[in-house]
Amino acid sequence: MTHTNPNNSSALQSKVQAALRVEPHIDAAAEIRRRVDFLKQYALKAKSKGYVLGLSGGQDSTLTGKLAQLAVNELNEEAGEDRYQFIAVRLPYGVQQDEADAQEAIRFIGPTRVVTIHIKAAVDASVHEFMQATGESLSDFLKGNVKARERMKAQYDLGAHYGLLVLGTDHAAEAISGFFTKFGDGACDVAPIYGLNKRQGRALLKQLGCPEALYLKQPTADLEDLKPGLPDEAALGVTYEQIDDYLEGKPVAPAAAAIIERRYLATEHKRQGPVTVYDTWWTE
Ligand SMILES: Nc1ncnc2c1ncn2[C@@H]1O[C@H](COP(=O)(O)OP(=O)(O)OC[C@H]2O[C@@H]([n+]3cccc(C(=O)O)c3)[C@H](O)[C@@H]2O)[C@@H](O)[C@H]1O
Ligand SMILES: Nc1ncnc2c1ncn2[C@@H]1O[C@H](COP(=O)(O)OP(=O)(O)OP(=O)(O)O)[C@@H](O)[C@H]1O
Ligand SMILES: [Mg+2]
Repeated sequence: MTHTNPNNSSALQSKVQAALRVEPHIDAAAEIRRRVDFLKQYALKAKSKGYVLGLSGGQDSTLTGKLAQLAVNELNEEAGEDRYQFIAVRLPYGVQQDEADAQEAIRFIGPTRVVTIHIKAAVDASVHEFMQATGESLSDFLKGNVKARERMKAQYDLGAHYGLLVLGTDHAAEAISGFFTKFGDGACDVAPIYGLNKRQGRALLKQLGCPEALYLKQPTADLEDLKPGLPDEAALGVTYEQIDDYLEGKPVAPAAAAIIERRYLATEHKRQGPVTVYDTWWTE
């Protein structure tokens, strides 16, 4: 028996799909061209010298980084000199279990420059000062958000110092559940893969000739000391296949649709700017 989501044609599913800009069918080559052109045009308009992004070895930063490097290469060719750069920054907390994937992503992208900033000392200092000040310990989960915000700070330091804009990896399959740290990995200047779902991101990487292992690997936020490499799908309680289907307007099992919709509605504050007296979205 096929279980279909009673909401699959619901107003909410259509509203989410439209709000997050998901197209059920894409042409991978055309999407790559469009997003590389966007990165080129925006760098020129902002008078920026290029882009910086944290590379984890995961799918999203591999795709975003590759698009950025392609944009920078074309800008340099058109300028007739090496005026623009893409800095890929490694931001490990201690030793990263999938460091080999990060190195493979770097080989695939060929960044202008690779920098490593270790975040452990800063994160541990923050957590320690919190305990000194309050007499209480931050949970392992909240410490995960400290890591994401420390990574954000390091990328903004590099961006400000070298005249680069900070890239983010937000996309529809992440935005829908608010599965990012507010003002951590959620903070950026430009979000080149916005509007794509997870399988569309994979299709772009395949088109770009990325090693299969990098786009078939299990997505992980990898933020918790006590749950290293925790798959996003285990944390979310739904699979990316289900999220992607939902975003493409396809039928989804009712239990999965309910989880997705509950998360979407609870995290609207993460997809908006800070709430002000002029906002009404929270009253709806
Ligand atoms: N209604 C509301 N209106 C306005 N603001 C509201 C609010 N409710 C909470 N907030 C604020 O938001 C804060 C909670 O948001 P936040 O700090 O983001 O924390 P939170 O959403 O609780 O946690 C972040 C989640 O994203 C996941 N994550 C993070 C980073 C990367 C990735 C990845 O996939 O790579 C995943 C992480 O595993 C965790 O499940 C609250 O402390 C409060 O300040
Ligand atoms: N260890 C790390 N080193 C550098 N950047 C990181 C690291 N961990 C996370 N980031 C940054 O935070 C972003 C959010 O992480 P997220 O897990 O959503 O993406 P990803 O790791 O690129 O892909 P995936 O979702 O497939 O794991 C990354 O895209 C990257 O820019
Ligand atoms: Mg990851």
